[in-house]
Amino acid sequence: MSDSSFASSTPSASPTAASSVAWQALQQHADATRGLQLRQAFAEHPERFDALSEQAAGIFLDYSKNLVTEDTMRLLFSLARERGVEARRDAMFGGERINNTEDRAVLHAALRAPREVAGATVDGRPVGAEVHAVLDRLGQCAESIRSGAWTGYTGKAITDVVNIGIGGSYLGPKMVCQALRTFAHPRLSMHFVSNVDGHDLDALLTRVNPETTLFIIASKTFTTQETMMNAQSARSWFLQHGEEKDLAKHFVAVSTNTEAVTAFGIDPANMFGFWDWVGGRYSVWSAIGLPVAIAVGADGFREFLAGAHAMDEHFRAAPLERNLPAILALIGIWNRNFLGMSSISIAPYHQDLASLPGYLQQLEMESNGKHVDADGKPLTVATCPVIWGDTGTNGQHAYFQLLHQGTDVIPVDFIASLAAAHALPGHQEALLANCFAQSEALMRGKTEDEVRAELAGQNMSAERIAALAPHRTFPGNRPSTMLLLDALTPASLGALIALYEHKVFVQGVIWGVNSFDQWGVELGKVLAKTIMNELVAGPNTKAHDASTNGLIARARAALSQPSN
Ligand SMILES: O=P(O)(O)OC[C@H]1O[C@H](O)[C@H](O)[C@@H](O)[C@@H]1O
Repeated sequence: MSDSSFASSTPSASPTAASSVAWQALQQHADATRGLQLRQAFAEHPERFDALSEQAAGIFLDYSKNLVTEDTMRLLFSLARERGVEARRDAMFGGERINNTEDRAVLHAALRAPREVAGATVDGRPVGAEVHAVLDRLGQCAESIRSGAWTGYTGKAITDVVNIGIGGSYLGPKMVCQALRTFAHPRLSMHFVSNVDGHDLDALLTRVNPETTLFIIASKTFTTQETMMNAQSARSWFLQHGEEKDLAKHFVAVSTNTEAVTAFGIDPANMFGFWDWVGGRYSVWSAIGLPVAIAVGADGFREFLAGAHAMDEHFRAAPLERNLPAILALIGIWNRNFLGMSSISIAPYHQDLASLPGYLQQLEMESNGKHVDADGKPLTVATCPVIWGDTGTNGQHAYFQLLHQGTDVIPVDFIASLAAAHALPGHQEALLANCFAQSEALMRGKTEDEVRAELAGQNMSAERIAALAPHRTFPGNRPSTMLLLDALTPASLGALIALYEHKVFVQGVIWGVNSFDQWGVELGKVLAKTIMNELVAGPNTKAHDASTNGLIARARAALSQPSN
């Protein structure tokens, strides 16, 4: 189907989330269960952990420390069914143009389907052969860089790979390369330049050798201002050392836009393509993953894809009640829409997952940060919460204070790997102990009676106890979810990312938004072009407000100083 709208491809779905029978039932249920105390729920139901945990594709999900009962979950699963999640999921995997505002299919899952699987079609055309042809070329390129067969203009092997890209052409490859650091080739250093701020590229260029540096210009559109400017500057820098004829050994491109790549001066033989049915924030599985393939090798990259594929298969086949992405999504809906929580903290207890919160910010907030539904009607329910976070245990010494005792209740996704990839004694035990302790502390809290008894045991005066007790009391009953990997590997990381992708999808369907466009980033881009011209050519004061005019004037004065 070519012009499907959200409504037409989900005939059984309720017209809006809020008008669905299940939504209304959930609202009543929320009112009736407001007093739910997790401590008590655990004490009264020893089976709670088994009942509210699930496992698939190498990921164990414990959602028992959320403010839900089995009845809550039943109602949430009904909501997902009433909103047509299953039909919508099948439409996505079936290659329907569910991205209605851009009239595109959404087939990032096809990028990770193995060769032998028949795979998806777009407009009746199978895409698997093209996907695997690019993947094969990508693998060959990565292996020749790794082996040293690919040499720079003076015949030396590549030592530094610089990915120039932003948004989805940056966050995914950077996060994955960092996460799979222990699997990476020892000779190769991976770098990621994204910001139009020249300090980003400048800081790198002072450290790398043009003879042994390969630049990957990664941009789906090949028009993004930041990437094009950084690419031009990198090219000019290179040409201060090498010659035009050497560019092919030092610049490759990943894009859907062959024309623009050629115009930039990159030989199409050095270009890896992908397709408009791959959204930027879903593109790490495509040729945008080239840095990953270079770092961990073609086989490692395929294992990463295979892990995601295992999650895809689980998402497609498992009943909602046992379906990890559906469960994670529904817990999020419950917290956001029925308990009024407006942010989620992501706490990876693994230093190599330090970039995961930033990656998930784009995945979730760019996908579901919408104020109208897929048909353009204003939404009557809240959509994507704010996603933020940092690694544990670091966050514990920074903002966990607010998580434990602040006035906002913020659910936490804890993510940990059971096995460590280092041999330093005691560290992994300390890390996991902290991770589990934080989720326990958020749930249990500490009552005033407990605090008073503890302080009395320390021979404190009654007066001092009375003064301190409120400060040392923890409200508790604060929800969190635990995701455990056996180990952080290419496959488990692939499954983890795919889990979050499908979570975002399920939430988008329930809210009724198009999770695959991002019009909200356009206005600022357009205004920046105007202001950029004015910073150079002089202001058009009629075009702006007094604040913007004032700022432009100050910047022009500074930029015209001789040092600039
Ligand atoms: O890959 P590109 O076409 O350069 O796009 C890079 C990024 O910029 C855009 O503004 C979008 O917000 C992102 O979704 C996208 O990933």
